[in-house]
Amino acid sequence: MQSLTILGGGAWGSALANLGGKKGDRVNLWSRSSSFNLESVITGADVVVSAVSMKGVGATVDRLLALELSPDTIIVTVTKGLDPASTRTPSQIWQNAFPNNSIVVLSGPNLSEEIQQGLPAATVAASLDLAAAKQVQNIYSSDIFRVYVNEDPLGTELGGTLKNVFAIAAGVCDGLQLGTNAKSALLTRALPEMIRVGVRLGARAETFYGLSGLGDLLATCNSPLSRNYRVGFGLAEGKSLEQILHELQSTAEGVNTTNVLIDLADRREIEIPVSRQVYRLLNGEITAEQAVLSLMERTLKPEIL
Ligand SMILES: NC(=O)c1ccc[n+]([C@@H]2O[C@H](COP(=O)([O-])OP(=O)(O)OC[C@H]3O[C@@H](n4cnc5c(N)ncnc54)[C@H](O)[C@@H]3O)[C@@H](O)[C@H]2O)c1
Ligand SMILES: O=P(O)(O)OC[C@H](O)CO
Repeated sequence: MQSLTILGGGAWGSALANLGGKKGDRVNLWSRSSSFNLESVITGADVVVSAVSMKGVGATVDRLLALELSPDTIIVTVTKGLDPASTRTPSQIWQNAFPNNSIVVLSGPNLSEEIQQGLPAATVAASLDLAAAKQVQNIYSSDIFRVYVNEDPLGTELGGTLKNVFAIAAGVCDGLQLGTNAKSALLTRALPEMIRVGVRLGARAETFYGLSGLGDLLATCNSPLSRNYRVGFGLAEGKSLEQILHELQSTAEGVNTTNVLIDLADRREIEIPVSRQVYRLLNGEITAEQAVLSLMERTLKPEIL
C-alpha cells in the first residue's frame, strides 16, 4: 500500500483523490481550507500530487519548501498553466524547487466531470525518471483510467497547457455557429501551432500527436464541460470576460496562458496566428467576428505542418 497526498481540493484534485483510492492506497486530500495541517500528510507520503491552479503553484511550492519533504517522495504535477513572471511550466517550477525529487507530469484528455461519473479515460504520466512515471502509472491505472508513460514531461505538460488557448477559440467557433468545416480547420491548424511553440521550448514534436496533445485538444475543444471552451462560447455570445469568469466560478487557465504565451512568442519570435487572435479577443481589442476574419484574410501560404 502506498501513501498518496493530493494538494488542492478543486474539481481535478477531488477526482484524482477518488481515482487514487481505487487500489486501496492511502489517499489524503489537502486544501487550503483543510482542518488538518499539511505537514501531517506530507511526512511519509510516497507521492504528492499538486492539483492547484497556476495561480496557487508558487504558494504551494513555498509551503512544501518550509517542510521536510523526503527526496524519495515523487512529486506529480497536473496543473495546466504557465507562470506569468517567468513563463515557466509548473513542472519546471517544481523541479527547480526540489532538484532531488522525481517530478512526474500527469496530463491527458481528462474532463473531471466525466471521470467523476466513472466514464473511461486515458492519460499520460511523463517524467525524465521513467521508474517514477511507471510508479504513478501503477497507482492510477484502473478499469476506468488507462495511464501511458513517456519521457517527455515538458511536451506532455505543454500539450495540456496550450490546448486551452485553442479551446477558447473552439468555443468562439461553436458560439458563432461557424460549422464543422471551420471547426475542423481550426483544430488542424492549432496542432502545428502547439508543436511550433513546444519544440522551440525544448519539447519533442511527436509528443503533441499523443493523448496529452491532440487527445486533449480534441476533448477540450469539443466539450461544453470545458471551462476554457465556455469562455470562448460566452465571448461569441457577446458576454464580457469578467461576466463569463464570474459565472464559471472555477479555473479557466487558458486566459492567463494566452497572455503568457503572447509574451513568450513575442520575445522568441514564434508565429502563433490563432493564439494571437484569441489574445486580442480576450483583451477587448477585437470582436469574435473580427478575429475570424483576421484569420481568414492572412497572407496565402503553403500548408506547413
Ligand atoms: N478540472 C479538470 O477537468 C482538469 C483536468 C486536468 C487538469 N486540470 C488542471 O488542474 C488544475 C486545477 O484545476 P481544477 O479544475 O481543480 O480547478 P478548480 O478551480 O476547481 O480548483 C483550483 C484549486 O486550486 C487551489 N488553489 C488556488 N490557489 C491556491 C493557493 N494559493 N494555495 C493553495 N491552493 C490554491 C484552490 O483552492 C482549488 O483547490 C488547473 O491547472 C487545470 O487546468 C483540470
Ligand atoms: O475545463 P478545462 O477547459 O480546464 O479542461 C479540463 C481538462 O484540461 C481537460 O483535459
